[in-house]
Amino acid sequence: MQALEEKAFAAGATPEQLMEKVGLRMARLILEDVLQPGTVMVFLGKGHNAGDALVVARHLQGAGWTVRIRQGYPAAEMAELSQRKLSELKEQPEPVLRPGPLLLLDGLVGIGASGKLRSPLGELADEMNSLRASHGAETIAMDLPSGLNADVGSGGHVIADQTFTVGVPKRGLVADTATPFVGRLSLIPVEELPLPKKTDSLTTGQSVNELLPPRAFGYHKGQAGRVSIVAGSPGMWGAAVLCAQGALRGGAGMVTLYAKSEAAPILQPLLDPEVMLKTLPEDWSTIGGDAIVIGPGLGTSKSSREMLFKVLTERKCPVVLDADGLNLIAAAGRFDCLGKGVLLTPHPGEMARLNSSHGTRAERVRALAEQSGSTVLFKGSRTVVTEPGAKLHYNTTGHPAMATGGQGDTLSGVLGALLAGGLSPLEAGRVGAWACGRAAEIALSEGESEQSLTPTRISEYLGKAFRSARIRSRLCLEND
Ligand SMILES: NC(=O)C1=CN([C@@H]2O[C@H](COP(=O)(O)OP(=O)(O)OC[C@H]3O[C@@H](n4cnc5c(N)ncnc54)[C@H](O)[C@@H]3O)[C@@H](O)[C@H]2O)[C@@H](O)CC1
Repeated sequence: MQALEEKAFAAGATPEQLMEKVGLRMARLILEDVLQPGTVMVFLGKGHNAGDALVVARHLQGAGWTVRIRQGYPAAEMAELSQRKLSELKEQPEPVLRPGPLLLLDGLVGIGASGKLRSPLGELADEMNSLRASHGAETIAMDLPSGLNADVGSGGHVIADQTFTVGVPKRGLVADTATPFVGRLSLIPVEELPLPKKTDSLTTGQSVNELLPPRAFGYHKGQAGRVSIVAGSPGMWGAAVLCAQGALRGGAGMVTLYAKSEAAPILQPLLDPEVMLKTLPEDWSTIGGDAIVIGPGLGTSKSSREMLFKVLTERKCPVVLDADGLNLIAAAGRFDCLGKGVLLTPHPGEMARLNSSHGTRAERVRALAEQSGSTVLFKGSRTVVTEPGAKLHYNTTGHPAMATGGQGDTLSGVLGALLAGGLSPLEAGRVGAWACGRAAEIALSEGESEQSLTPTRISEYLGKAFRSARIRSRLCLEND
C-alpha cells in the first residue's frame, strides 16, 4: 500500500488531495446511512490516519453534526498535514452529548502502525470500545481498525462496526480473526491507487452496480427469467415462502413454486399473488425454468434424494443448491452430480458436513469449490464466493441482526432470480450476498433492530438495497 501511495505521489497527487478525496467519500457514505445529525467523536493519533478522520468530521460538521475531539497527543506532535486538518474544523463551544446518533471515528493509527497499540492510544481504543458498549455508539474505522495487523489480521483492539478501507483492500481485513474487529467493509476507491488485479476482491456497491447495468427500455419478463423453486416440507413451508419472496424481489420475471398438492391450502394464502404454485411432478427433471432453486426446508426423504440427484445430473439450467439439498449431497457423497452451473450456498454447519470444519474459511471455500467443480457461496458474517480457478470475492455488507433462521431461504431465492436474469453463478453469488446484507443495513438505519429484523423484512428492503448500489457507486466516485 505504501508503495502504491508513493507511485501516486510520484504521478503528481499530493497527500492532501488524497486525504480530502477519501474523507469526502467516507463522509458521504456515512450521511447516506445515518439520516439524522448527531455527535461525532474523533479519536486521533499522530499520523495521516488522524487526518482522514478530521476531514470526515469537517464534512459531518458542515452537515450539522456536533464534533468532539479526543487527541492522543498535543497538536504540535501530530503530522503537519493532520495538524492542518485539525485547524480546519470550526471552533465549537465544549459540546455536551446531544440526542441522536453517536459516531466514533477511529483515526488512531492506519497502515503506519506497528505492533500492539501503545499508550496513550491503547487507552483511547479502550474508551471507544466502552462507549460503543455502554452508549450505543457506532464505531467507524478509517482504513483499518486500530491495533489490527493489516497483513495478517491479528491483534485487533478497536472494535469497529464499519471500516472504510482506502484505495486497496488490505489482506488482514478479511482474515477470520479480523472479522469481529472490522465489521462492515466499504472500499473507498482512489483513482490514483489502482486495484491490484490478482489479489482477492471485495464485492462493493460499485462492483454490484457494474454487474447490474440498467435494463434496456424494451426489457421483458422473458429476459428477466423464470425461477423454479423446489422447497418446503411439512413444518417447513415457510422456507418455501421466504425463498419465493426473495426470488420475486431479486428481479425474476416469473416465479413458480413446486410443492406437493396437499400443501397448497397452506401455501397459497402465504404466497405473494405473483408467485405461481404448481404441484411437484413425480419426475423433477421435467421442471423447466431459467434457474432452479432446490433445498430450502426440503427435508431429506429418500424420494427427494433420488430426484435431487436426477435433476442435478440432467440439469439444463443453473441450479442453486441450499440447505437440505446440500445435506443430501453431503450424506451420499454425490459430488459427481455437481459441477459447473451449480451454486452451492452452505453455512458453516453445512460446510462441515460437505467438506471439513478444519482450516480457515478461505481454505474451506476453495477446497469445496475444487472438490465439487461448482461455485460456492460460503455464508457467514464475511460471506465469501468463489469457483474453481477464480479468486475469492469477499462480501462487504451485512449485520449481526441477520442471525435469524430463514435468511438463507431468502438469499437462495434472490440468487435464483439473478441467475435466471443471466448472471453467472459467481456474479449472482456476489450480487445476491451484497444485496441481502445491504437490505439489512438499510432496514436497521430505518428503524429495525438487531432483535427485530426478519428475512421477510430483508426481502422488503431489497428494492432500496439494489438502488443503493447505484447511489453508493456514485457517492464513491464524484469529487464534489
Ligand atoms: N499517505 C497519504 O497521503 C494518505 C494516507 N492516508 C491515511 O493515512 C494513513 C497512513 O498514515 P501514516 O503513514 O501517517 O501512519 P498512521 O496514521 O497509521 O500512524 C503512524 C503514527 O502512529 C505511530 N504508531 C505506529 N504504531 C503505533 C502503535 N502500535 N501504538 C501507538 N502509536 C503507533 C507512529 O509512531 C506514527 O507516529 C493511512 O492508513 C490512511 O488512513 C489517506 O489519507 C490517503 C492518503
